Amino acid sequence: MEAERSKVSELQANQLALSRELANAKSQELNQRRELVNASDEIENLKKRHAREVMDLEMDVKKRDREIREVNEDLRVCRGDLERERETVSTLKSTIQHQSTAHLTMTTQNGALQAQIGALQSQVDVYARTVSDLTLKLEAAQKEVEEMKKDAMDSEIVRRKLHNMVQELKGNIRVFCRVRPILPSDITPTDRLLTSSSSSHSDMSGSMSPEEAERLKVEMLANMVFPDRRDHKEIVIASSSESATGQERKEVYNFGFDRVFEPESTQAEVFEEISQLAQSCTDGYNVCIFAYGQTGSGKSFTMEGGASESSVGMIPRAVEQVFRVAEEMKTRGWEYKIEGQFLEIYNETINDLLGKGEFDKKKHEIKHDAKTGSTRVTDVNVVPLHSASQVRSLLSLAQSRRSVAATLMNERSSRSHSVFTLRITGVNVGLGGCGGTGERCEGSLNLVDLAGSERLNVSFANGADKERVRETQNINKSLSALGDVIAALGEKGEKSDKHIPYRNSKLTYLLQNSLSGNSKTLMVLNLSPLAAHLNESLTSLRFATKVNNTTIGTAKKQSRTS
Ligand SMILES: Nc1ncnc2c1ncn2[C@@H]1O[C@H](COP(=O)(O)OP(=O)(O)OP(=O)(O)O)[C@@H](O)[C@H]1O
Repeated sequence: MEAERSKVSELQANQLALSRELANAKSQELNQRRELVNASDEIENLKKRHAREVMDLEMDVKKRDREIREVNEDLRVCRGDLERERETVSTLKSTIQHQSTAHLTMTTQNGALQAQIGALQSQVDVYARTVSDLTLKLEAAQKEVEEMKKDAMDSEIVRRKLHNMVQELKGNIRVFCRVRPILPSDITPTDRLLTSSSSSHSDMSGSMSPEEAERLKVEMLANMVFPDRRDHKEIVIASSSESATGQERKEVYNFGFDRVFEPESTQAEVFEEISQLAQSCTDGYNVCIFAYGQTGSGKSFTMEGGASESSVGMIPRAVEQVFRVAEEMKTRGWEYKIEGQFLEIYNETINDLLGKGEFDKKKHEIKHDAKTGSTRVTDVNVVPLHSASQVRSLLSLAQSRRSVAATLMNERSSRSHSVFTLRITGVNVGLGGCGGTGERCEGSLNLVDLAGSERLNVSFANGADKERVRETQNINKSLSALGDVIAALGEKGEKSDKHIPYRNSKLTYLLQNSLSGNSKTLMVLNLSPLAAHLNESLTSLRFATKVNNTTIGTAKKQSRTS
């Protein structure tokens, strides 16, 4: 038992030892397991690190590859550049080759040029001496020019005096006579009835052969002859009428004027004779040009003219002349201010043709300034004028206003007087360094287209057309007032206290300062060439002769020194 017991205890001791060993073995296994886990973790970490390092290496390899490609590309570009540079170098080499040759040539040329410069330099020296000689001469010439300018201004004064003397010798009132040509419109059936009642023409339809028209023309023309082929101062008219005893009575009338213009005369020829007067108004004179004659005799054609260059009338030509002279006079030290107005006198009432609106309803009054000898019409447009073309457009404006009036009142243009006035004020301001004289001159140019001068028609006198009778009476009144004024001015030469009846008509009152002895007057008598108008023509010729026989005193220029 004891043995049993000791054996059990021994076994128990063994079991305890074994349990202890097992526990140790378990703890050892646990440690080993822990170490194993740690070793696995480490292996895992090592793997990860390795993978990262592999990736980094791969990226590095790729980067290197890229860099190699880029370097290769750079290399390729550089090679290309190098190739080009080589080509450039070879081109430059050949250029340098050429340049060296050119340089050599230029060096030779330079040598030649240097020699030429030497020669030219000596020429320049010669020229410099010539220039200094010429400068001296120029200074002397400039001095001479200054003296000549002064002389020119002095001769200008002499010229004005002489010009005026010539005008005086020609007479301060002059008369021209102009016969208009026969017009196609004259050869109408109506005229044929008027002029050739005795002729046996049966065809009154207006269609005729050129021969018949020519024959008719000759029949219609009045017997007018121009015998003075040299001076063109005479017109002779022959008329035949039946005496009380039934016998043919032939009469010849001789008239002499300052100038007679035949039907073929051109506007330019007429103006040539008038142009001197335009010069006078820039010299400070009052100039008045009248167109007188029966309706249709060519007054408006003479004064205003037609649209074509050759048919331009006296007003536009005179205006152009005034502007031209004013421009020329600038070179003689004169400066001009030019203004214009255009009036119409109808039934003793003034109408402003340059006014605003279609029909002038204003009441205009004529005011004279005795001190300055100037005339002003109240409330009329006085337009500053700068060029002849501006005047042309003003004339057409006036023309259109007249035609408006003409349609309102039948044929008004032939039943009213139109007065175009240019006022010219000049001051001598001198030239360049040469001071002016300060002399001032004020002139005016009046271009008057008078109303038709025909006598009162009996059919109107019957009271058939009272307005026409009044118009005609007014026209006759103003035309005879004009004749009376001219006659009185003629007599004034002998009696200085002679009364001049300017106030008898609006026309003479308006033109008072331009009609006085101080002014230059020209009357252009317009005549119709037709036999039918012979009696009117003779009346006009007698009136013009009366005017022509009048001697008006010396014209005075309106000038003063400021
Ligand atoms: N010298 C001329 N050469 C050519 N045609 C002319 C000439 N003179 C006048 N005429 C023409 O004769 C016609 C009548 O002339 P104009 O109208 O000038 O006459 P007028 O005397 O002014 O008449 P009114 O008193 O009616 O105004 C117009 O057709 C005009 O063109």
